[in-house]
Amino acid sequence: MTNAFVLNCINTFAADPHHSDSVKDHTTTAASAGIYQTARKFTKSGSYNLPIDECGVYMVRLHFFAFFSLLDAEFSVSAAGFLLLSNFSIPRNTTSPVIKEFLVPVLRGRNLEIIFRPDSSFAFVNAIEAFVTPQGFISNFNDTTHVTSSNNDLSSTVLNVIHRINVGGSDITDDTDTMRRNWVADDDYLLIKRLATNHSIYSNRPKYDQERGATQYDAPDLVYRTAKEMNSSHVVTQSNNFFNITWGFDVKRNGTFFVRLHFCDIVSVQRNGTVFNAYIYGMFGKPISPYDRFGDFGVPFYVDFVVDSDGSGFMNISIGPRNDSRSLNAFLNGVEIMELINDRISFAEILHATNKFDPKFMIGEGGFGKVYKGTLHSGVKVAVKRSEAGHGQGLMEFQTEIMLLSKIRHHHLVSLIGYCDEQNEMILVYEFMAKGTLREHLYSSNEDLGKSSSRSELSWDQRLQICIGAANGLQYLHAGLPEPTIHRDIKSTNILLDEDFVAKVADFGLSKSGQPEETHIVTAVKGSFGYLDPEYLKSMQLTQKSDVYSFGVVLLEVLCARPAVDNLLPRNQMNLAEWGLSWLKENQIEKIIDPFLVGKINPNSLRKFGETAEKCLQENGTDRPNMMDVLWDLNYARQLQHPTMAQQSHEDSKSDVSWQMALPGINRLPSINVSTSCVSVTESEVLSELRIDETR
Ligand SMILES: Nc1ncnc2c1ncn2[C@@H]1O[C@H](COP(=O)(O)OP(=O)(O)OP(=O)(O)O)[C@@H](O)[C@H]1O
Repeated sequence: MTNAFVLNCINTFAADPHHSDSVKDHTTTAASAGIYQTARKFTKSGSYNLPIDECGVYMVRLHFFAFFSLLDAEFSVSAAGFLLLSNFSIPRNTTSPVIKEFLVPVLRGRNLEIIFRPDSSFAFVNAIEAFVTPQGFISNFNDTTHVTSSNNDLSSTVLNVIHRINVGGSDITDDTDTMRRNWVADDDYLLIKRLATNHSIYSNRPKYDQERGATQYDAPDLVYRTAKEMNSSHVVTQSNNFFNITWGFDVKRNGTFFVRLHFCDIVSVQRNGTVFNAYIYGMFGKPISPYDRFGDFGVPFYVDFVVDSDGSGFMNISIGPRNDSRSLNAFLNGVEIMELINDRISFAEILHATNKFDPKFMIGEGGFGKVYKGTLHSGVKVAVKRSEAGHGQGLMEFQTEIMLLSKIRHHHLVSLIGYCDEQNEMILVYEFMAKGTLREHLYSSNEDLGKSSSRSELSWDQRLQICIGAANGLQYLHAGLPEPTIHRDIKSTNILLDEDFVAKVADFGLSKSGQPEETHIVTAVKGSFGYLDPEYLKSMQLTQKSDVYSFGVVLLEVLCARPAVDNLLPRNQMNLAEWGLSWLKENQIEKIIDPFLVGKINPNSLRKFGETAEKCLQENGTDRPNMMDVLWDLNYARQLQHPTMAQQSHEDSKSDVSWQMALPGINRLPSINVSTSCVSVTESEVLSELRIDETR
């Protein structure tokens, strides 16, 4: 494990020393020994910036011991932009340290920032541990049994550890655990104690199967060397051995939980002897068949679940025999219960973030409703979209957006930070895109009346990078997901720009996922005027090529800096796609480009860009390129703009996984469509550069 930090918080790293003090407990009790004798106290927001050289899931452990001068603390803590604790306080009668542990995905950056923010009085912390967990420590989405309505991508979700239980043994303390965890003995959680008995194998080490089973990092040996099994002395006849052993754990009444059950067959006396069921809330049975899995005894493994709480405040976990098992037994070695805390944003948090939907914070309005700028408790800036009746889009779009975006993260897709469906509200919360929409930077339109113009006169290179970024995001939707997805509403207001002008595709409410045979016939045409694929309009057949068409319109908007439809213009100019195509066919596109770009575009770059737009706008979908072709052509147009630019200097090639990965596997050149006489020396040079690059 790398990137390990253990901070004793008295002296270092506080970002704002003016508002934080180191404090010491002078009464020194046994509980306040060592790291708990000192603390850092924050009277205003302060943060620790822990340098990291690896992204991944970090285990963040916060130690709190409220000695006398810290008793009135109430505060929030966030890490890597996720709110971990809010309005947190230590109950006055607590005599031992409180340890809060989280698994935090750090998706980008060179620092793990942990922020402490007083909610009323002040914040404090005694010690912080942070280290990256081994790869695959939290299994990916597909390996987990979902017993829940929401489909959370666990690799981008914060998990808050609620219970960590060693079943059949005693407490395990941090000094004997591979990741300095504490495990608590299970006896106090067992509902009917006489039904279960302890079993242990202290003499033998578990037989770890690093490939298919658990590793020592998933749980220490001690967890797998002890288990609870069914109490056979309780059994009088074979038939009355069909009972379950059940544990009850207190959990939040309304929450979603990640549950990991640890198993290691140390109880069977014959090969292939024990097959049993594990149940959560008594409703869902998962067959556990250790021998089938490994062909051996004593191999540690775990099974993961994601489950919604049932409103009772308790989670029951049971094991019980199956009648197809040779031995009517069942066993369990360990339990971990963690709460998912990434996407349940409360209405109270949203009211706080937007200052109760203060009109001053409103930044736009679309088909779903008004959009507000806000700041979450964690300090993260967000865009809050609040559904309003009469705006055209509603529940369907809300659900589609959540289903799709909660599963994916991509550098060129706007991230959904969370949502709120409390109190009949439908609210979507996104990462805030500081530079707004692409359209705002190209021209002003009726919707901008009354707003100060934000037109920034993007350079040609910036425009190319924006188009490449958006094409990357769209290519990922089309080809990078388990199910191909069609966006259905590509337009310049759905391409947003972050503070560095990095383009991200937004607004997935109309999107459709699935194999073509499931998605291609639609009953209603959806999309935006000026961007709609004419073939789709005629046939009602939806394909990814409809997105390609819309993207072609965006390319012309970028080049000509005018809207897709402008009813104030003469009839032959109203529709940008038709008008632009007529100039492209005449090879005279330079006559209608944005006046700001005149004389600034390399003619080869312009030609390549124009050809790309023209191909996207072909009448028949089959004649249009796919997004990977478009991406290649746009990158090529950018190289033609900077003939000396080496391939590796693409900003995108550094930051974007899909582009990097596409290169080695694809054995072809960009789709070039220029006559030989037009190929200049510069273009040939670029061509050879690309060839060299592909052979790497
Ligand atoms: N993540 C975001 N960051 C910053 N601003 C945003 C964000 N999302 C939306 N906006 C702003 O809110 C406006 C409205 O966005 P919204 O997606 O609701 O509608 P739209 O895409 O413009 O139109 P429609 O919903 O009709 O397709 C955008 O034009 C933009 O100015």
